[in-house]
Amino acid sequence: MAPKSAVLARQPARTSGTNVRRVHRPLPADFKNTIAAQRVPAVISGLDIGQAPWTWTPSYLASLDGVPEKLVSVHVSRDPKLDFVRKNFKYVVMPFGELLAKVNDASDDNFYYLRSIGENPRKEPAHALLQFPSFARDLKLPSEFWGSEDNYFSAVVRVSSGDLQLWTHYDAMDNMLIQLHGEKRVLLFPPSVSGDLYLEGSSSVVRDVDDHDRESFPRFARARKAALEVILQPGDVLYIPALWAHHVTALHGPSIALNVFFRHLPTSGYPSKDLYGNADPIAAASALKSINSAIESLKELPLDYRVFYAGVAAARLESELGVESARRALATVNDDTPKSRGMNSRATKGTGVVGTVLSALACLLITRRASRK
Ligand SMILES: O=C(O)CCC(=O)C(=O)O
Ligand SMILES: [Fe+2]
Repeated sequence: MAPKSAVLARQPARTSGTNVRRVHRPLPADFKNTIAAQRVPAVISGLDIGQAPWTWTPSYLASLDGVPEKLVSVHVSRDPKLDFVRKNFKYVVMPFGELLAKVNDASDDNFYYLRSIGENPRKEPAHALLQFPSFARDLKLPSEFWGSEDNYFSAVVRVSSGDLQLWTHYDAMDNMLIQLHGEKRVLLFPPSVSGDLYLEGSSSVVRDVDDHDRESFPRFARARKAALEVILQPGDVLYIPALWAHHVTALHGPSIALNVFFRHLPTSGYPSKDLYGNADPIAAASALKSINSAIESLKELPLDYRVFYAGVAAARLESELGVESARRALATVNDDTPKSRGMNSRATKGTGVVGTVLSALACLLITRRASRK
């Protein structure tokens, strides 16, 4: 592997502007009735979340009481494109202070990514403000936007080396991603292109979102065209509705963020054992299980039979679940965002039964795997 400086020189971050709606200090009720109700991402700016967007440099965090010595489990890789499916990283446990020094050191040849986990990681999700009480000195969570405290699920600290890319994945909870230091590019894929993301569990197998392998992943181009893009700066809060898959690149230098996962569905709709906010809702997991068993049954038949029955099943899914009309509605909502006019309507317009069969088959191949994102 080439030294980090050479890797970076060959892989400049590509950005093409931003087409995610920005709202400045919305009233919580307005946010709930418009953006959250439409299920579209938005950047909320100007919120009073404390001093953290000004103070939280890596060296400042390392000076806080109880932070530098706390052990954290870090993704470490020589490759800036972290890839969950091919596992091109290892987990290394190190003191938080050491991680903060490493992401600040441009001569370090490794790339580091922390996604903090629970105090008892097999039993509970991360609660960053309880685990790092000194964070509360500078950071106030915008809890007015998740309705009630009962909707809160977890709070996760994210620290990243400059230029590191986090693989495309979806989460099952709604999310407020609070950028606190450095800049970050986030690509957001609407739920309507789930069948074009080549998901394995909650992660996409498409490694390079800017120059993907077109032969292996022919449908990904459609997803990439439909993706929204935003550059986050300190103080920005990105609302990511559940099931909007995302891909994140730290730009220009290290990044520090904290995100809060919160429930959109009633609590009873989620499995009780979810550590990372990415376990599918109970009804969805059960549907995917039935589909896996449908696949096993259809595999007993010759190809023309499989195609026929997959077509019948896909058409039934479309009509009974209102998928086609929902796609049209989503396309209309997405078309409201600047620069996305035409793009999303083209990308999300009905793909017909063939497209649906492909999407359904892609869904059929989904296997849930517990993964950290
Ligand atoms: O910002 C990051 O590093 C990743 C964000 C993310 O995946 C999330 O908040 O769910
Ligand atoms: Fe995520």
